[in-house]
Amino acid sequence: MIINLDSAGEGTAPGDAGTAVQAENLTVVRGPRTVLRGLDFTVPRGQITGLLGPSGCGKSTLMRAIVGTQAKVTGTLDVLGSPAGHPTLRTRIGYVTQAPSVYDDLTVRQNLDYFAAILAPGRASADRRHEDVTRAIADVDLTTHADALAGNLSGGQRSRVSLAVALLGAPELLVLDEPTVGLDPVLRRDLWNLFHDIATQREATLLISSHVMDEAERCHRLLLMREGEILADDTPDALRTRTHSETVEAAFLHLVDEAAAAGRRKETNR
Ligand SMILES: Nc1ncnc2c1ncn2[C@@H]1O[C@H](COP(=O)(O)OP(=O)(O)OP(=O)(O)O)[C@@H](O)[C@H]1O
Repeated sequence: MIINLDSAGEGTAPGDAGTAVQAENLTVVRGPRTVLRGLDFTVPRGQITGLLGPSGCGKSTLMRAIVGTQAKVTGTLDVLGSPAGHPTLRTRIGYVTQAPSVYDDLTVRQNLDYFAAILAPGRASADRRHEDVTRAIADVDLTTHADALAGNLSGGQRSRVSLAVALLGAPELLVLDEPTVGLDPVLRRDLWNLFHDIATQREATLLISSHVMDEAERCHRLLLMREGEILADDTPDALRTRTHSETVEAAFLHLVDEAAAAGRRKETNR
């Protein structure tokens, strides 16, 4: 079930300049389970959309479908105007998984150099690669650790190396799976400031998952998920207003109760 709480998004057809991701009846089966059930939603371009919901509700599965690494996806899923998984999307999307994907026996800079060489190979691109790597390391505030072995970094620092790798190609769409897990409050704040800079200065779209509801307040829009369904697709303000709640967390709980009550009514009327 999807509850569209306002008219935002009206007039944005698939492939419009205003839409980064458009899903219709998106369903994903993993093993014996239907993990995502007929989702309809859009992710607008140039904004931060938060994907929030309890552990196991399907956030990572949805992100994997969007970046094209998930099997058994049915329905329609358009990403930056192409079907999800289309080869031309590879360099246009940055994806950071929950497990940092870095080489422990390389330094931070060597990790970045390696991935930069895949994105822009050849001697002719050497200067650009050097600039991109230096910028990405600075973006995630690891300049003073550039020559440290990744294996000697803390968990949060390793996550930031992964994020720096995703920032290398200046992607149009950044998909970040719980990027702030395990980070201290100062680092979390700095990263959210960086996410906002990326959205405003580079006009990139960010889809960021979290199960920490206070991070919802930092997003332009929210997709609230529960048990493979989207409970709401709206702005934090509109969600609070519509549910007469002070926080997004209270709004989420209100919507969960509302959906449970609707489910019970459906059962009774059968
Ligand atoms: N390989 C798999 N085979 C079968 N079911 C799976 C598989 N991987 C995940 N699932 C199930 O799919 C559901 C959604 O998992 P997913 O990882 O997308 O949730 P999530 O919301 O990202 O959770 P978390 O916040 O804990 O990372 C879960 O109930 C999980 O048990």
